[in-house]
Amino acid sequence: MRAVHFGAGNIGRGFIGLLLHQSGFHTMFVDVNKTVIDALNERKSYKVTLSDENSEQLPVENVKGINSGEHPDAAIQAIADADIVTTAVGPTILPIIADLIAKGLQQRYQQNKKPLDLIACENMIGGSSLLKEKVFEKLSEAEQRSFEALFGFPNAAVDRIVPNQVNEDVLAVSVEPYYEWVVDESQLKAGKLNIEGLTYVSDLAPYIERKLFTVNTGHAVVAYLGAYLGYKTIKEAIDSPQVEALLQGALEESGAVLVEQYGFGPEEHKSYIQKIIHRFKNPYVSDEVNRVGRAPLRKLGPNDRLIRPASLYLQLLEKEPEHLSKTIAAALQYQDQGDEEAVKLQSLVQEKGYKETLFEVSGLKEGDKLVESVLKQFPEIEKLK
Ligand SMILES: NC(=O)C1=CN([C@@H]2O[C@H](COP(=O)(O)OP(=O)(O)OC[C@H]3O[C@@H](n4cnc5c(N)ncnc54)[C@H](O)[C@@H]3O)[C@@H](O)[C@H]2O)C=CC1
Ligand SMILES: O=P(O)(O)OC[C@H]1O[C@](O)(CO)[C@@H](O)[C@@H]1O
Repeated sequence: MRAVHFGAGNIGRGFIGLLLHQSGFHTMFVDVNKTVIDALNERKSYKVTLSDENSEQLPVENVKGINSGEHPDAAIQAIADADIVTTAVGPTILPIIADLIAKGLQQRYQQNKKPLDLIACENMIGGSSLLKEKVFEKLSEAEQRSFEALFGFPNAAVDRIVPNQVNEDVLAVSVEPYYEWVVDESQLKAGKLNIEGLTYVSDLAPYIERKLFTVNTGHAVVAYLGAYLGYKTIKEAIDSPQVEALLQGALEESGAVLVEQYGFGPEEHKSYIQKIIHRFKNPYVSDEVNRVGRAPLRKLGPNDRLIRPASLYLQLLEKEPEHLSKTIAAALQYQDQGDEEAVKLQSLVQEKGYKETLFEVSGLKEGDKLVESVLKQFPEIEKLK
């Protein structure tokens, strides 16, 4: 079986590539990073280390790479021949790879007309749907009609903490042992594949929202309040009793929304939260606030990990999401000169102030209660310093 995976980065190599190998696939990574692609083609294998007391090393074999900047035609042919296509490139890159994927599907349609599923493994709601929308924008109406029946874009939730890598070996990757990969089976066109560790579900919403609004919300609390208080690593930040209390409070708020919306048992959800906090504290994972807080414009978006649970909390619980609002206030002050979105955020703040910036990035409007709640928390978080 042949897989094509876009993005040979942390999740690509450390999660999706590993599971595909363990399920017998030959994986072709498509990336624009020449160093990584050259190393994949030279060695055709790499190692994943599980970050715990045993540091078990898992081999990943039968892998190759295509540098899509240099050899787009090879990537197009690989899509035409694939049994599955996956991505882990980041939400903002999906529109960029859509052109190549559209050409790959056109070639496939001409050459073999075989059904195919394409799964975006990104931290967002509706990642594969966004990819489909961007791919379909490149097609004629007639192609859209034919491709609709053949090519599925099932949404997915992916959960595994893979920090920035500090290994000398460019391919080696250390990952937390825990993982979860859940795919919406209702959107499949080629049918279920036997991939070890992949769970198909008929309704993805509870899974993706529980994951995004617990793991990613919680991590964002630690990153943005941690950065605000001057911490550099997730470990330093979460070791601070102040940050831990804010994390607990924010996850109780997003948890109340999840329990209300999806009917998770309150006790079951409490233990899910504790499991996630335990994962954040894994002493064998060395992670930075700058990685977890990266791309703050995206993370302050209307459907992302902060604004959506905070808005729903106000709407469903009719109470102020004090801890989420504190995190949003800290996120609006987040600075990282090496992060394009953080630089843009701060230039927006300079130009327009916090309130207008919040409107612009989050889609909130004058009169939305969340705006008031966030602005109220600016002086409150200052007292934490
Ligand atoms: N790192 C983590 O713990 C987790 C990350 N995710 C999600 O996985 C996705 C990837 O994240 P990471 O692997 O951490 O990032 P990463 O930065 O390690 O990997 C992204 C890869 O995409 C490649 N890329 C960029 N532009 C490209 C293009 N035009 N064509 C092909 N490849 C391109 C980059 O060169 C890089 O190798 C993101 O959506 C992230 O939110 C999801 C769960 C966990
Ligand atoms: O990958 P993103 O969306 O930039 O956010 C970083 C997040 O990804 C994760 O690595 C894993 O879900 C979390 O650690 C963190 O919440």
